[in-house]
Amino acid sequence: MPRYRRILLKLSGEALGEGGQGLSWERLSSLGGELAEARKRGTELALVVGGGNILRGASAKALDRVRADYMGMLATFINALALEEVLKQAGVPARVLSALSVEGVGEPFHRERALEYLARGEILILACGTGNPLFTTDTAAVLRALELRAEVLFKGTKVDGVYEEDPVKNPAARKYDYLSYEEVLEKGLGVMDLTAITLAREHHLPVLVFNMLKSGNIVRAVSGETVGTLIGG
Ligand SMILES: Nc1ncnc2c1ncn2[C@@H]1O[C@H](COP(=O)(O)OP(=O)(O)O)[C@@H](O)[C@H]1O
Ligand SMILES: O=c1ccn([C@@H]2O[C@H](COP(=O)(O)OP(=O)(O)O)[C@@H](O)[C@H]2O)c(=O)[nH]1
Repeated sequence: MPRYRRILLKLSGEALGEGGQGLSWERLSSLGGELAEARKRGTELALVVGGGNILRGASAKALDRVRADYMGMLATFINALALEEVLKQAGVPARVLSALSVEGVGEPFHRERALEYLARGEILILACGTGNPLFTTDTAAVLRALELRAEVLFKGTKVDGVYEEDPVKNPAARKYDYLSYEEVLEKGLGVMDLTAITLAREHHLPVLVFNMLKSGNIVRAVSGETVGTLIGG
């Protein structure tokens, strides 16, 4: 029996690129293999993919913010197509469902259809975040996890979990194994944006933050092994 029946897995855009930028085919194909292995264990998987390897709205200071956010959402669409391709190459049925309509290459997100595809064993790749500017793919991941009744949100990122301080800036910072939503908010721990963590708290959605750059970690997390930091309450 798998540890979880249905998981929403958020994949960091930066973790798809070399040095955080662009698309690394090597990384993508090893990710495809891991996701195929995770799916074999019997867990239904919906993925929300980020776009930070191509463009983050808040960082594109020269552009109008809303315009930049639409560009950021389209960046997630490019990543989603790449993921769909590597999953198909790994022999897994996969499908892109998008919050913004990009006719000809992706289906619009529709909750009831998404639930049917998941029940059929397809891995869903949910592109373009929430479809609205001024949000993040972390918030989209919480939203979709709740809509699709996932038991847990896995946030795959570039660090091993949630620390007292950003471990990139302070390598001596200590990692937490478990945190309540309140602790994340009170301590101002920057691993997820406030909107995302607040929405998760309101609906009691557990969030597991773990390092997706470490090979095998996705399968470990899906199998219920202890990795990363669990946020709950
Ligand atoms: N307290 C903290 N614990 C862990 N990571 C933190 C913390 N504060 C800031 N970070 C930073 O947050 C980053 C992950 O957040 P985010 O920008 O959402 O990345 P991504 O969506 O690409 O995974 C980590 O790479 C880490 O450098
Ligand atoms: O619902 C959403 C999700 C994403 N974005 C834009 O898409 C970019 C890429 O997403 P994110 O930064 O969350 O990617 P990640 O950090 O996970 O790679 C964001 O910076 C935003 O500009 C948005 O406008 N609305």
